[in-house]
Amino acid sequence: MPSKVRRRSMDEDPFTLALAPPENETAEQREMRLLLEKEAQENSDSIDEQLSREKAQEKKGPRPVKVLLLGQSESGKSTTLKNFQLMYDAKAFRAERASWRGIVQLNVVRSIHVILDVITRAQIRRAGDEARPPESPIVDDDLSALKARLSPLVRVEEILMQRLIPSGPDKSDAARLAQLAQLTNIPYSERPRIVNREVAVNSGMQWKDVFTRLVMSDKESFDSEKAIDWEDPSDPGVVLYALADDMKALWNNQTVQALLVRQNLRLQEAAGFFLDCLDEVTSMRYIPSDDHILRARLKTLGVSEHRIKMTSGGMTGSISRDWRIYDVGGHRSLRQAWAPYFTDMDAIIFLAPISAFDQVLAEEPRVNRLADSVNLWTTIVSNKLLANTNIILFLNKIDIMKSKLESGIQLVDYVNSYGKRPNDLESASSYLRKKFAGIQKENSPSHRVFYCHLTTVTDPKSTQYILANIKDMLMQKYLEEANLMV
Ligand SMILES: Nc1nc2c(ncn2[C@@H]2O[C@H](COP(=O)(O)OP(=O)(O)OP(=O)(O)O)[C@@H](O)[C@H]2O)c(=O)[nH]1
Ligand SMILES: [Mg+2]
Repeated sequence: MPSKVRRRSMDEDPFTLALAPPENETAEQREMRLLLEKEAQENSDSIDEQLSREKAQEKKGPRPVKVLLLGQSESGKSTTLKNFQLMYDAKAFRAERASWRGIVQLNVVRSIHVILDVITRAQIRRAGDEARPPESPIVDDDLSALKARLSPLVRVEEILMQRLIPSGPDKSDAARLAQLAQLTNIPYSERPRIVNREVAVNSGMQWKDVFTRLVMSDKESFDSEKAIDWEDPSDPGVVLYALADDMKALWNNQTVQALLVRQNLRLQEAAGFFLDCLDEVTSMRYIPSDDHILRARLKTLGVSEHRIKMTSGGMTGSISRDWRIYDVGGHRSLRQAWAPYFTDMDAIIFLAPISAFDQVLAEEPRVNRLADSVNLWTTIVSNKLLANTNIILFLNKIDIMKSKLESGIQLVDYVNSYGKRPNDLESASSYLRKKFAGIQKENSPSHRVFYCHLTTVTDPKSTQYILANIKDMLMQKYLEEANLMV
């Protein structure tokens, strides 16, 4: 007599059992089930076909051009990437205006906080026993009152930072604060005491989405103007607008300027400086211009891949290629993450901000920034894994270099070997260009073609032809390798 209990055979795993039709299925139910199964199978087949078509296409089609951006922190890597995006994918670049608005606002608030901290230190010095040099600027009652009126900016900074961090219902306060600490690299509890705090973002974080998700649900209609809820009373722009006059008064205050000079703080040359256009950035309906997006400072943590579809010009006709540009964090503690990307790159763009010759690394105050760039450059050009990789050197921040030299800061005071050469941009840049070229020649494992450009990557006009040349040069190399050129 057959048993009513189905025996489990060897090939009946739990999934087969779970998917087995019910034992008491009616004829109608069976018909419906078979119909649904047929549909599901057809769907699955078509996805499989699509995937294998894409795979075959990838094998036949051109490999994407891969470019790695390298250089110390604040050398201009992310700015170069933005410049590429502006030039070759302007629509996507401009669609992110609403997200960059928050970063510009954070940059403004940070600059103001640097000034407020300078005032606080002057007040503390005055109150303490420390003997004050007679010429030391005095913080008067008006300036103290101005400082007090700007205190709501602490809250604005917090709101902007919180928006930058993905938050969810499961996030405890502790977790949120830990993330804040990660963003700034500084424990949150200590942040009010720290002058040199920096806004940073982990490449894994979808920070742009976070900003836009606050106001947008329909990504299709994404447009900078529409992506901002202008009526939102908690928008940081409302407070910035209300405090605009006080911020301007602070920046233009003679005592403040004197204190900054005394402390050797050249804010105009610092990353993310917007105090020269406060009218614009604090206006009620402020949307960052292309220029403001390029100047906005957001430190990179980790490595991020950016895809750009480019159409080649010049000799190669109109062949479009996918480009993958890899942007890395340049802070010393993040450099070990670069190596895995060395084996597969068509080119490296190395940025050395030569204007930093009189500065030290934020993460290692004993190390001169130019010396760090030179060491890093030596390590990169001598790396065997990169022996056959095109390297393009950008001696960057030429605009700042020019104004620094013109203001009387002497290159020879920091680079002894510069000797008695004139302290002007032409002589200085040509000297440094030769030094970097010499290191490349001496240390490269084998001969390689080497390109060097003097750049100001915040200025799309000055980089336009450079980036276009690089694009053509890489495309030609790539096509030669792919045997597509005779
Ligand atoms: N004036 C001027 N500013 C520049 C130039 N290049 C970059 N900057 C500014 O310098 C700051 C730092 O540039 P980023 O591109 O963020 O530097 P990064 O190399 O990506 O730095 P990390 O992400 O920390 O590794 C930004 O505020 C830029 O706008 C330049 O040529 N001239
Ligand atoms: Mg960066």
